[in-house]
Amino acid sequence: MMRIAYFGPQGTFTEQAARALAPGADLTPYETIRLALAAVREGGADAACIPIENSVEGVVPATLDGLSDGPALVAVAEAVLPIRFSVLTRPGQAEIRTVASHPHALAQVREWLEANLPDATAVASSSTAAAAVGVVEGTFDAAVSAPVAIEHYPLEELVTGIADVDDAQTRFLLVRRPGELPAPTGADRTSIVAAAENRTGTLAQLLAELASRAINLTRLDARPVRDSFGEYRFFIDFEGHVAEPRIVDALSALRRRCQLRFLGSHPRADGVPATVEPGAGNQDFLDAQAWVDAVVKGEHA
Ligand SMILES: O=C(O)C(=O)C[C@]1(C(=O)O)C=C[C@@H](O)C=C1
Repeated sequence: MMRIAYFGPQGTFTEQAARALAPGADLTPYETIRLALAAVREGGADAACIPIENSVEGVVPATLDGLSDGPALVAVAEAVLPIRFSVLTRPGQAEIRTVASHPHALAQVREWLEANLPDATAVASSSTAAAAVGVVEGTFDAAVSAPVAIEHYPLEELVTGIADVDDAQTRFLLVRRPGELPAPTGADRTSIVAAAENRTGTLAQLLAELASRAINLTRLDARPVRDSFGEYRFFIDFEGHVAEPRIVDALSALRRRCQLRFLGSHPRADGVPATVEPGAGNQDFLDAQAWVDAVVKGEHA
């Protein structure tokens, strides 16, 4: 049975994503994203399920840093979940002075908290479910958690279904040690980390390699390299699969310009097919290569 490490404890959105991505798998919660990734790197788990980005609050920095440092891991699948929260308290709790959650979750209900619990202090916890555990233990008075958390902890729902932004969504990844890649589907996402030299125009040149091949970006984030102030790594997601000729061409061009780490090619959860412009499809790249090969062999002029 597949062993999955997930960002826990029990009752996180990430646990729901892990169940959706690997039905019937053996799931083990880890307190931090870093520890879940370490379990895969050290062989204690076959894969890890972690949040990567939220439509309201953006990327999850611990995931980006965890994927770019340490032995390579690659994403093989993704899931997107709608995100609405419950506020959980101990049964009979009258006064709410502290309300805890993962910083990403607090950021998604800031307006609701200001309007409905204006006197409560928001406190960051390691995850939405860790906040629920803290309420059970008496550390906090309320937790902003995934609605499923109520099934795991002896708490009461003050309110459910809250979100400052309707249709908020979080994307989760299933990551493994490098190995066989999922097959291309025509609706894939490829992720890389690019460490470019700090010179004028470097980022623009990297992006131009993708733009000139009509490859559509789906995300671009910068994170500091951490050991040198002012230096950044760029996390670039784009449409397509590394097994496609047009993506091979783009990646080899990028590789000539900078240090790259490949973070995987996998089907998109929304199934949206890659946009391919005239002259920039896989067959166009194959035809062009065949023409050049023929020229080299002296078959064409
Ligand atoms: O999985 C959880 O419940 C988490 O605590 C993580 C996380 C996140 O990091 O974005 C996941 C989804 C929600 O957007 C809020 C929190």
